Amino acid sequence: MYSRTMLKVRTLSNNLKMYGSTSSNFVNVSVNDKSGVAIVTMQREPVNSLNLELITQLKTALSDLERNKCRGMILTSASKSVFSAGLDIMEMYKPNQERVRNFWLSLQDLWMTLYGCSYPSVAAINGHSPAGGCLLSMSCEYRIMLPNFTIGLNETKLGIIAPSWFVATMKNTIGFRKAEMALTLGFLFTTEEALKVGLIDEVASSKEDAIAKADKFIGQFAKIPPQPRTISKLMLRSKDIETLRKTKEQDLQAFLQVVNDPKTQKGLELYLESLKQRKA
Ligand SMILES: CCCCCC/C=C\CC(=O)SCCNC(=O)CCNC(=O)[C@H](O)C(C)(C)COP(=O)(O)OP(=O)(O)OC[C@H]1O[C@@H](n2cnc3c(N)ncnc32)[C@H](O)[C@@H]1OP(=O)(O)O
Repeated sequence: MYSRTMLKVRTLSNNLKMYGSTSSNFVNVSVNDKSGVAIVTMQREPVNSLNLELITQLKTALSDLERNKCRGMILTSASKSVFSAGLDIMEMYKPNQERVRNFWLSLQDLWMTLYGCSYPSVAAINGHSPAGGCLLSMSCEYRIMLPNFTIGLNETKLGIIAPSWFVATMKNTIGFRKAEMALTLGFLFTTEEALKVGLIDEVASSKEDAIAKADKFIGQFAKIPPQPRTISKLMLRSKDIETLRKTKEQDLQAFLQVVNDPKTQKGLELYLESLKQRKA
């Protein structure tokens, strides 16, 4: 039912050409010919960590869907156990200054595009979804998750601070009190805990079930005129989007200052080592 050909994702934006990246395709878009609903699949093995190229390709895919007036979008992962491991730590560890700057600006752009898209958006969370993975999920309008995985903004546990727009997105999703608890603890919720706290909306038994539930959620909007729908959504979301739009440069400078701090670099180094040691 989902054809892979209706929408072409441009894999090489000017940014990527500038950095001489390969033309690997980290995002697949397939559109259901009947319903007009798109499935956007992240496919950067092994854990869909968000590097510059994946971020740029996601942003391009979402903007293309906007231009093509898609009826709804389901964001999911090609992995069987990870939705997204969040930001690619390698982008922040001993970074090239021009690339890390572009990385952060692209992430800001992706968030503003996803959070403010006019079409209904659903995250089919078919694996772990920490940090930046949680941000992507929360930026959608509805979340369906498979059992036995974890989701949350765990930044404080890594000794870093989630940016204000990550915090705003969580506050808007689960409310002030629960967001405060979750953010200060760097809490990773199990699927069951996430459902209880309202971080996700439904639990699905399989990826297919999650997609079916997502289709059903999006189907509810078939009888709602699109313009009032979008305006209502943006009445709730545009304040935070505008705040970031106006403070993009300040937010970038704050990120660059933190990322270039030797203490942050040491912390990232230790965290990378700990990730590798988990295997040993
Ligand atoms: C510095 C300024 C900060 C500004 C604010 C930043 C805001 C947001 C920050 C983030 O998003 S930071 C990223 C936070 N992410 C995490 O803490 C998740 C870390 N990963 C995991 O917990 C696990 O990998 C997993 C997602 C639960 C999956 O576990 P699994 O057992 O399936 O896979 P692994 O063996 O652990 O990993 C495979 C492979 O991938 C590497 N890797 C994992 N996560 C990342 C990552 N986020 N970035 C880069 N690389 C990652 C991991 O080291 C393994 O590598 P190899 O050993 O195979 O080389």
